[in-house]
Amino acid sequence: MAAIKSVASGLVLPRPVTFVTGNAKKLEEVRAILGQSIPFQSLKLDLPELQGEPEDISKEKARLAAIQVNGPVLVEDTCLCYNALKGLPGPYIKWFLQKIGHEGLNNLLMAYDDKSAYALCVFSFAIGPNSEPITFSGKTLGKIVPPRGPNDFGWDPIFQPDGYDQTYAEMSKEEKNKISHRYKSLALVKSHFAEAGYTFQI
Ligand SMILES: O=c1[nH]c(=O)c2ncn([C@@H]3O[C@H](COP(=O)(O)OP(=O)(O)OP(=O)(O)O)[C@@H](O)[C@H]3O)c2[nH]1
Ligand SMILES: [Mg+2]
Repeated sequence: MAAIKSVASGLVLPRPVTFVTGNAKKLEEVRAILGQSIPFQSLKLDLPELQGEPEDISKEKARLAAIQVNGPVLVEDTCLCYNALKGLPGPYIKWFLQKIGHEGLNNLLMAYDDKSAYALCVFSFAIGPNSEPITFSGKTLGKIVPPRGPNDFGWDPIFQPDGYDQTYAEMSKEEKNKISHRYKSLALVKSHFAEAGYTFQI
């Protein structure tokens, strides 16, 4: 079986990395952003999520995933944070989106002039069930706008990154993947893997 060897530490991981997510659109973006840089397989699991700070939620997801997989795992947790609401809905955006939709997510800011927000992606990597996960956070600043563009991924139509006239949804996938919260977080993951010198060994 393929194993991952860390040149720096001499650590050999018994399996390739498994990216655990229940979200097909995340997986699509992670595939596109990572390309061949980090070989990984994916596993569709909707893991239970802790309440609290984004890093703690992501780390706990990684711990649970590593137990399930019994090997090296990557997970991520994504937040949409409104500055006027001191970072909320944050990690609870999934439920806000499901319950109140794009219109409700705009209406939450009706009482505030400040429509600024940021998209935050926190990846966690755990080598196995007994190792402490490491986190990598990527943030893209922007603002909340009435929905524009195709409605095929979450809150993309209502998030307009700073410096752009388009929402995430209006951008091409390639363009979003060059500036997104997910791209920035994965850039740190890639650096970590490069520094640790993980390589596949047959
Ligand atoms: O418009 C979007 N652009 C994005 O780039 C993006 N990334 C995630 N999301 C959505 O935000 C919530 C995060 O919750 P989340 O991190 O717990 O994800 P999830 O439960 O869907 O998957 P996972 O936890 O199994 O990985 C979920 O509703 C996701 O669909 C996005 N929406
Ligand atoms: Mg989730």
